Amino acid sequence: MEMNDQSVQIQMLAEKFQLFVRDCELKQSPNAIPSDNDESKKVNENSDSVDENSMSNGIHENSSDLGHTLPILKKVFDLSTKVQDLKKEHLALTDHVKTATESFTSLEVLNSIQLLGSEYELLKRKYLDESSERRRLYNEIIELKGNIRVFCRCRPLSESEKANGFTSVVNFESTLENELQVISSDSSKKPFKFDHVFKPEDNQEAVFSQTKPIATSVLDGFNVCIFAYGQTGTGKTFTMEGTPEERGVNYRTLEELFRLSEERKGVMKYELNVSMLEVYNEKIRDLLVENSAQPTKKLEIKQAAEGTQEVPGLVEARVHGTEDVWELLKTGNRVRSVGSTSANELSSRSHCLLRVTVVGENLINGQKTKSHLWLVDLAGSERVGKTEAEGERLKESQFINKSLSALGDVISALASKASHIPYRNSKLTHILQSSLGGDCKTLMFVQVSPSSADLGETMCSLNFATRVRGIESGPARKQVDLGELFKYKQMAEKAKHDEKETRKLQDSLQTLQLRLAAREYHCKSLQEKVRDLENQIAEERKTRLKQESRSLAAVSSQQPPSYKYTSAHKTMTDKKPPLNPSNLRMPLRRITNFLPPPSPIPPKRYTNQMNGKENSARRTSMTTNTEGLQRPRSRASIAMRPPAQSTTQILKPRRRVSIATLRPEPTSEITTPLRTSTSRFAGGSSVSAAIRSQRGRYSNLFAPLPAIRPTSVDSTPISARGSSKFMGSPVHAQGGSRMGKHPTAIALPRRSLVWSPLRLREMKSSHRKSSLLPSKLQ
Ligand SMILES: Nc1ncnc2c1ncn2[C@@H]1O[C@H](COP(=O)(O)OP(=O)(O)OP(=O)(O)O)[C@@H](O)[C@H]1O
Repeated sequence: MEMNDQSVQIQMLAEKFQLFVRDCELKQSPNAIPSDNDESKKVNENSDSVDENSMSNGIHENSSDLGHTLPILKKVFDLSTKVQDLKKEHLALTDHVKTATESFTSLEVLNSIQLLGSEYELLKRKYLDESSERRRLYNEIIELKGNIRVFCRCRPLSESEKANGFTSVVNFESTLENELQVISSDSSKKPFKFDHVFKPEDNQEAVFSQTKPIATSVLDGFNVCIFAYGQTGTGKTFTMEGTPEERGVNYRTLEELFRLSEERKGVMKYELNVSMLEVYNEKIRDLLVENSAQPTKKLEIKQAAEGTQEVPGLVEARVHGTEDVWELLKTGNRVRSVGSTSANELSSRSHCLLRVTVVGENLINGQKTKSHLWLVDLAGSERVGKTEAEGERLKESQFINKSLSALGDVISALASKASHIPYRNSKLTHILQSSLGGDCKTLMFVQVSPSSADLGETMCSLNFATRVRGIESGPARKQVDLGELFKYKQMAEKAKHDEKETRKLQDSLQTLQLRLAAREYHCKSLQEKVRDLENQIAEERKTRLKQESRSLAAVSSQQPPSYKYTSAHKTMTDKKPPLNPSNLRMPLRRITNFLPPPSPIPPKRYTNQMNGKENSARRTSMTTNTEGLQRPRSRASIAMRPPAQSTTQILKPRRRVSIATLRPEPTSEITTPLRTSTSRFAGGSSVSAAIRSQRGRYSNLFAPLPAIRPTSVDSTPISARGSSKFMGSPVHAQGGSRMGKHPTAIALPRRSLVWSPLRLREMKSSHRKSSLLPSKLQ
């Protein structure tokens, strides 16, 4: 700056010098025309008239001696040129600085702003974490101290008490913290311990410093209830409301809430609403109703959807600062019911409840909370006789005592963890339901008088407070906003439903698995049974074969072989019907869980071949026959079914051998069942007379089946199925001549006799046609 000023001055001097030189020249040539510099001279004249005058004076003074001044003037001129150069340089530098600053703004400043922004975000997040941690720890400390806390406050002896000669019966020993002793009339000391004990000399500030942590929990979303209990005139109103000089808990709490909400405004947004009501003679009165001249609305306690107790119609005033709060408290206290008793000039005749509703919103994660803080100044407990109450005062006292006793009952029930808490026994306990015990924080001030005159009441109050202190409350729960709560509820319900469904599915899966296992077990046992039976059958077959061959050998040795017999026997053997094709039979080797595919050949029915009568007759015969099969017999017949050795063997037509085990009778002729049946049906036309004579001794097993014997030729279903090899040999259709030619046909019905009941059972269960069961039975 200094340099700048100097250069300006030098420049001015140079200009003046130039003017002076010109003046001199003009003087030398008076006709010369004035130049533009004359104008500038005029301008400069105004700017620095003093300097100019002095300069011009100096020049004029020296004009006489121009020769001496010229070198100086030249110097000045040089200096002025230098100044001009310096000026130019300065301008260039300024331009350079300007350009440099501009380039710095556009890039680096932006970068640093961005850096600062991200740093700010990081710090904000850290702050959030820290504040939530702080809240958690803070809450933990309160919980460790207990969610129901009891403070005892003893007021000083009043002047009147002193004057009346009453002394203090409450002793505070400095060595025992938070303890007081009450000296009884017999000089014995009864100690009482509380969470904090305030002595008469403790001021309002000291009281609030202990109350503050609990009261401000409401900002963290917890329901809080602070109430003052005690005999009348012990300082309940003084503690809760205070005086304009010594403000009480109510005002200080709201003040602190505003302070904290201001402090947290970057992270949390709080909205505070205040309601004030009193319970007077078991009636609720709104203390914030503007026009008290109007008839008061009847207010009732209603349970809200979320389970909290609400008073519909109660005024809720929005407060923005401590000024608003103080105004509201004053308004409410003006309306409150007070009266004069012998114990207190301005005795509260009602329970006064101040409710602060805090709606909080976390600006970073959007979580909302809604919590209540109840600040209650209870009406004084009093002995009606002592306070000499009568008339209206007596009635008030009765209501007060009744509600205080209901409060005592609720606290007792909470202390004993009773299943039923009698909240609804009074309006006071009903309205405080969601703030007493359970998931909220409760602070009770038990107010006592030190006076010996109030010893009895003091003992009562302290005993009651001790009971309250014994309540073990659960951990306080944060009051989440209802919308959020509803969302969580829905999610929980869905999860529950899903869980139920999963459990159901798991159950049914388990049942199915069990059933499957049972089935598998059943199948296995069936397979084993089948295997056993097959083995049995094989064994029996072997035995029968041996027996048959022995019988045949015996017969052939006793009787000379006749052409007819041989021929008949041969024919019979040849005509033995084959088994059904293997693919139509039930597999004997394996039984699986799966049913075999349905047979491509539909089961044969007689309905289109026989009339109803015949059909029923046949059915009867079938039943009879089956029953007959299941009876124990002296003789047994089995179907010979050699086990399949290869596929080609299975496909071959099978021969069935029917045999009868005959009792050996040395005197009689032994004959084969085939021959017997043949002779019987053929009427002796094609068998030998010797065989015919032995008819009576044939096995019953080989007796013709009554139902199988057709009544007429036409109605015989077998005749209709003449093409069948198995059933195709008509019994009577072709008359005796035919039978004689084909004795095998007679043997066919006897196939049923070789049927084993086991096989029948199997067939019944499978409903499939067996190759061993005669077609008629199926
Ligand atoms: N700690 C104290 N320090 C000084 N004065 C007190 C204190 N406590 C109470 N007082 C005074 O005692 C008197 C009675 O107090 P207050 O009205 O608060 O009693 P109260 O328990 O509310 O009675 P009530 O139940 O009848 O309303 C008041 O004048 C009050 O100023």
